[in-house]
Amino acid sequence: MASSGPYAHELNVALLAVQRATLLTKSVFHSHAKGTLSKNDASPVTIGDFGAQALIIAALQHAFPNDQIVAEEEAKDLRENEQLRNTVWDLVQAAKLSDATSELTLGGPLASPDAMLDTIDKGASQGGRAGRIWALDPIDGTKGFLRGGQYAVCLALMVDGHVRVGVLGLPNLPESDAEPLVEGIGAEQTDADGKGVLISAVEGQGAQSRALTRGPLASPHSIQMKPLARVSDATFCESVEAAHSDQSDSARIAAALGISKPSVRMDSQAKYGSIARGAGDLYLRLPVRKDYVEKIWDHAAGDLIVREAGGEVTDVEGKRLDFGLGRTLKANKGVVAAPRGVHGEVLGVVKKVLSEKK
Ligand SMILES: Nc1ncnc2c1ncn2[C@@H]1O[C@H](COP(=O)(O)O)[C@@H](OP(=O)(O)O)[C@H]1O
Ligand SMILES: [Mg+2]
Ligand SMILES: [Mg+2]
Ligand SMILES: [Mg+2]
Repeated sequence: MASSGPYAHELNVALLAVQRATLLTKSVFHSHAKGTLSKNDASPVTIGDFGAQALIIAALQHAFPNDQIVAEEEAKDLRENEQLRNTVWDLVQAAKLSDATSELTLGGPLASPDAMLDTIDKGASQGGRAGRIWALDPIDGTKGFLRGGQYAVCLALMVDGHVRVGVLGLPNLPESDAEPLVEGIGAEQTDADGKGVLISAVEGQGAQSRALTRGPLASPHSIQMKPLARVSDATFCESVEAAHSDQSDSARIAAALGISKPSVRMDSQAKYGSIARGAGDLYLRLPVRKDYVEKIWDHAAGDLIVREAGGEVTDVEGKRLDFGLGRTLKANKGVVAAPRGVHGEVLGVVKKVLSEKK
């Protein structure tokens, strides 16, 4: 059970909803064709994304019927494809937590395939700076998910434009915080049962990690970023996908910071989770295209988790990420996440290297 204090109930519901959805994505990874479709922007979506979105929104609507939800996916493709809809429906029905109290907290099963489609489409809020709004990425790093790499189920509660609660379901990260980072997932991390973590934070209350279980939530421990005496000792993380973050800019920035270790490339908000638990130190996301706007669901949970673990998160110009402007981070470009004590130094080099490019 989550502790008391502000947002204790929201955290508990978010943890259980992410736990249930993460287990669904694991079952897709192991036993199903992934039903991959290509979206308008040429990015992939799978039955795992649809199923996880349906389950999490159903839980939020049960527990917090008046809250708005900004979620990445929509049900259109499922409405047009009966076979795909039925596959997702089977998945969603099978994804029950073994702990009856937890299932009760989440409101039990969805009523029908049509209710499932309508539930998925409840994630269409336009967001904004007023009131309670959840940001949901049912599978972040879908390309990593398809490759057998890192991915994350991401949920955050924003109140009046500020992230107050963040939860990441990270089925392919090792349970131990200290395990060195590896590109993708290590050979021993074969997505077996019992692997994986739930990382979470509440504003002002620090960040925590716990093992991803099938039964009741495991007890958490608090996590912090690693103290970094010199930036040159840092391990930095970046996207696997070169289209998502400029890997030649990051190499120049690393060189200018005196960092000799190669970057660790991993998909998804596993990067935020990894630096927050001290398994890595820096996360750089450097714009490739001038016209790309980052989505709030790709950053909301990770931003809070890193800040609560002792880090600073800004864009490449040094501005805090502004989650109150709608579904996108339209006031920001890229991401620079680092321990608070060295963020200024890292940002200075990021600005210098990027300005020399112009
Ligand atoms: N051109 C681009 N630049 C930056 N991010 C992009 C991008 N195209 C897609 N993305 C986002 O990058 C996310 C994955 O991030 P990462 O590279 O850190 O794994 C994707 O999330 P989804 O996988 O949820 O669609 C998608 O929203
Ligand atoms: Mg996507
Ligand atoms: Mg995403
Ligand atoms: Mg996604």
